[in-house]
Amino acid sequence: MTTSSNPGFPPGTVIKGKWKAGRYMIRRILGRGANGTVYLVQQAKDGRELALKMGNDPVDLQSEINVLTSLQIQGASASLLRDGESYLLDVDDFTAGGQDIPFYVMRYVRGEPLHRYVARHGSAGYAAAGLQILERLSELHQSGWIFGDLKPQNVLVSVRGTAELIDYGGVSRMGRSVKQFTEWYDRGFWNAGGRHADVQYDLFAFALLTIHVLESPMLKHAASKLPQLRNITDIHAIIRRSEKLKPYAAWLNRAVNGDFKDARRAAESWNGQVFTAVRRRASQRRTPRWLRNAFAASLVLLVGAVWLALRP
Ligand SMILES: Nc1ncnc2c1ncn2[C@@H]1O[C@H](COP(=O)(O)OP(=O)(O)OP(=O)(O)O)[C@@H](O)[C@H]1O
Repeated sequence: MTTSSNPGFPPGTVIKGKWKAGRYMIRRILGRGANGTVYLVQQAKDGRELALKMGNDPVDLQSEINVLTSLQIQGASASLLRDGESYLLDVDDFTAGGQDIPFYVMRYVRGEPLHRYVARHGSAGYAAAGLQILERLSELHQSGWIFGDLKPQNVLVSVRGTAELIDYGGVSRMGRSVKQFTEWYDRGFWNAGGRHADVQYDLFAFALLTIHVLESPMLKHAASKLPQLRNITDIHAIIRRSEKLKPYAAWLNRAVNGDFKDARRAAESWNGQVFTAVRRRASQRRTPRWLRNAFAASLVLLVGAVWLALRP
């Protein structure tokens, strides 16, 4: 079995499904997490690139597969479909060293993790990607599921700026307990509410994700406090003090307080307020004030010079 303590399977290894005989050649490791290793593979029958996940724990992997299967049966989330094709493409076991290793194959999402994308594209890039993340969450919520473990590594953004959620291991039924979370984005970590799977849990996580990718040092500092001292006022203080978060401030305060009724309304508000404010700010930034003033002054001089030249 591939665990975090061993290097996994090398490129060139052919993973052959025991029951359905699908064949996939490993090209490279795409990433590894607490739950498993994800490989970029090439499907033997048509050379197509796909992502294949082997779990560290078969029970956890099976629960992830169950969630994906339910979502697909429900026709749940549009984010799981591309051109009508499912996200989950194959589920099988691979026999290696006398052991059966469960795996599943999914669509390969081309893109870079959100934090890296934002490092290159700034606040304007984030505002656009953020809107899509909210739309993906809204689709999931409408089908009765909560994403749960929202974090920068679980959002991949393509070169065209399309944001997709990956890693459905934390997806929980609405009303149940959140089964997987990451501290900084977790409502419980900030003593700001429980870990029950509700719409506001995901929106809180999304707000903290926003603060993290745009204002990481302040969040890091607040998160280092003793658990009993961490609270929602720390988050509001960051939102108030941060220059970078200014266009997002009103939206973030509402999300942190759990004031949005649902993700659709949160997305509409993002589209109406945040998106517009960030774009306005970006266009102002592109033309610095000194340059605008200098342009106005030179225009006045030019008009004066023309007037002098044409004077009878
Ligand atoms: N469908 C995919 N397409 C492209 N890359 C992927 C895909 N699924 C996963 N990855 C890559 O593999 C990494 C690990 O995958 P995943 O998040 O599913 O593992 P995990 O063990 O559940 O992680 P975690 O510890 O964060 O829960 C991701 O961060 C991502 O870089």
